Amino acid sequence: MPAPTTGLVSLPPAHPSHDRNPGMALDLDWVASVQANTSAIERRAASLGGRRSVKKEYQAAWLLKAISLIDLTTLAGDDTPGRVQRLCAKARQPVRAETLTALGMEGLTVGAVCVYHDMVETAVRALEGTAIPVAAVSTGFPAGLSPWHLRVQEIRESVAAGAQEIDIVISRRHVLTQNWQALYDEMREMREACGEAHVKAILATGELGTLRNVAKASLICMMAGADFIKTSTGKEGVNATLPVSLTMIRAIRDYQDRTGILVGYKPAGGIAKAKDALLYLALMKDELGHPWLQPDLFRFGASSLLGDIERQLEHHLTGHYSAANRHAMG
Ligand SMILES: O=C[C@H](O)COP(=O)(O)O
Repeated sequence: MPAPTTGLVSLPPAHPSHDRNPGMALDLDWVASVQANTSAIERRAASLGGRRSVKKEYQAAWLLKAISLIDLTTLAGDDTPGRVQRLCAKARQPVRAETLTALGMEGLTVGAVCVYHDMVETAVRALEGTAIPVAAVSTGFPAGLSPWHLRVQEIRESVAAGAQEIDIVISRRHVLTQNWQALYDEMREMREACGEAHVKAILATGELGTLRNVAKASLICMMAGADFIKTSTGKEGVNATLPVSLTMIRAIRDYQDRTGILVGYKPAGGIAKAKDALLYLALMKDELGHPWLQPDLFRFGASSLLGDIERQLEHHLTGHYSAANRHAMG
């Protein structure tokens, strides 16, 4: 079997480090000018869902690429050190060695492991000797309604415990009351508390009411220095959707156009199927280009996506891939 190639994406992933977003002063005029053409966005999103996103012959390679972009996540009240250790073993070796060899790859890992603060030390120990970073959900995840000083302190403790990435949650009320200064100030302070750790701003878009609010919140978090903007905690009633993704991706593009700064994107919550992962990758390539197919600028926040990708890869190797994919990819 030939080594997989997308013809577009070099494998294996390089895990390049990316400059942090320095942010900028809050520009309220820019924020006020932000629009979101909801019906156009929804039309575009609807047109994406129905088509095959990646050519059949490239799908295995793109699925391997998708694995390298997963923040492999466990965020459950019953998490234990044992569960986190097993997750980290999976992060080190996300698919069976035989499968990887048959696909002409070696050394594939996920993008990061994402856990609650209490599990950071366990994950850091379990990933020793690898380049896989640990991401901590801090700042009173998922609601972000703990006392402010405790939210900031949680970031510091997660960094001290070894987290290299911090997924913060914003205060939704600042968006819902259009208090952009408060949103900017809190994001700025959280970013400072992260020190050298990269910061992903979780907008909890399912709780922000409108796509315009999503666009404005995205912009403000980027102005305040977010390295990534992330859709959801996975705990809201509605998590990552295509309309929200288009809105956030275009906010990233506008921010790059105006400032030259590249900000990453992390859809999270409910992304569990290989075909959805392929759709997201095609969307990133179309809307933002190849840099957003690397782990420094794109991640999936997902707890069960890897399992489905593994199944699709096994189908590929056993020759059932085409038929299975015709069904799975619609
Ligand atoms: O940040 C990641 C999400 O919590 C994962 O959500 P999920 O369990 O629906 O994949």
